[in-house]
Amino acid sequence: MIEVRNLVKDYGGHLAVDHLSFTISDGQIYGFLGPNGAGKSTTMNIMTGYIGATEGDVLINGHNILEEPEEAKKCIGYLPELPPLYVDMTVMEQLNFAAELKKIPKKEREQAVQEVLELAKLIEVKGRLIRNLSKGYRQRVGLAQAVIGFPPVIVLDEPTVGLDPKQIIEIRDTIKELGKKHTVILSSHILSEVSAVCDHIMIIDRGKLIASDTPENLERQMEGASGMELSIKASEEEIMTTLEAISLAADIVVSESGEEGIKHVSLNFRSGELDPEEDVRETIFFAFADQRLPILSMQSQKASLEEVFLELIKEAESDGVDDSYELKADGEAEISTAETGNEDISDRGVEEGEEEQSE
Ligand SMILES: Nc1ncnc2c1ncn2[C@@H]1O[C@H](COP(=O)(O)OP(=O)(O)OP(=O)(O)O)[C@@H](O)[C@H]1O
Repeated sequence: MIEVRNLVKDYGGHLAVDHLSFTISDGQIYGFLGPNGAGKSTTMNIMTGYIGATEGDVLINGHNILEEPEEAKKCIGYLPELPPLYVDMTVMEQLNFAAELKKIPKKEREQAVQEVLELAKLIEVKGRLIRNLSKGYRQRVGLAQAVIGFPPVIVLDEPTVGLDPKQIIEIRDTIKELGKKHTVILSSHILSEVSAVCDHIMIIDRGKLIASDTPENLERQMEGASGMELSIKASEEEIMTTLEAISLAADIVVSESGEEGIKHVSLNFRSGELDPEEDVRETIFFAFADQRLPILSMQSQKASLEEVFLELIKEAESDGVDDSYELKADGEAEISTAETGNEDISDRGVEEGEEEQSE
């Protein structure tokens, strides 16, 4: 189990993570969803001990990442946004090195490397230099490196960035496979990505958690209708009076239907203001029935998860706070490659004020 309590990361006056608290239960796949710059990478970097927090605590299976970093990190495998790989090593050498750093006992290393080579489908390129691998294969090496030794918690930052659709499907399948035995946390700004693999979605915006639920429940938040179209045999005044009496949290547009005495009514419900226990269709039906005003047709439109997400972050967007905001509901994310070269993949200590992570 992971507990994140009141986490804050202040980058010189800019709050990248703003008093974030959540709990991650074992054996599920969690998705961190949020626009660019929402604070996903920063949160993951703190959770995995890559960088320090300004305030707050992270407990990994009861071990505080700051106070017991060795114990806590043993429980985690991490694939950062840019996988740290030695381009002059072969895949085998890199994975052996990762196994050594993870302190996997020497006699178990060969087996551990073999297991992740198979899982990440790297057998045929195991003797190749990383420098000569495609972006997709490098990402697989990064993934293999993160899961070597199969720690109970696997954290993946934007695991499919820059991959082609076939590679995305392959990585997703691997993540689902991992999710059968491990707790997996992955970040993405692509909705279809998280809804395809995750049991639970946490939506982060401007460093704050704005929603946390199963994909089904997030959709259900607006179930019944996000909008409704009706034909009602009544005058505009009767319609408005009846709807006002039931205090609907909706924008109402009444127009001519084209048929004498019948109006067309469009309702757009405001998110989060509908009572999930109440079926708004029944409320409307009885309100008009009580007035002896016949509803001739009623059609409700369910909000898609995408609409829920957009609705939740609409405020941030309209504030124009983060103009790098970009949601891709479908398809591929933009390629974010950088030569990771000879970065040291050794476990790095947590140092206060360490700010080397670039946006
Ligand atoms: N080292 C740093 N110094 C200063 N500001 C930073 C640093 N790293 C990140 N930030 C800022 O913190 C905010 C959160 O960044 P972060 O990378 O965590 O977001 P993200 O949700 O992972 O976005 P993306 O999907 O674009 O990676 C951004 O506004 C970013 O500009």
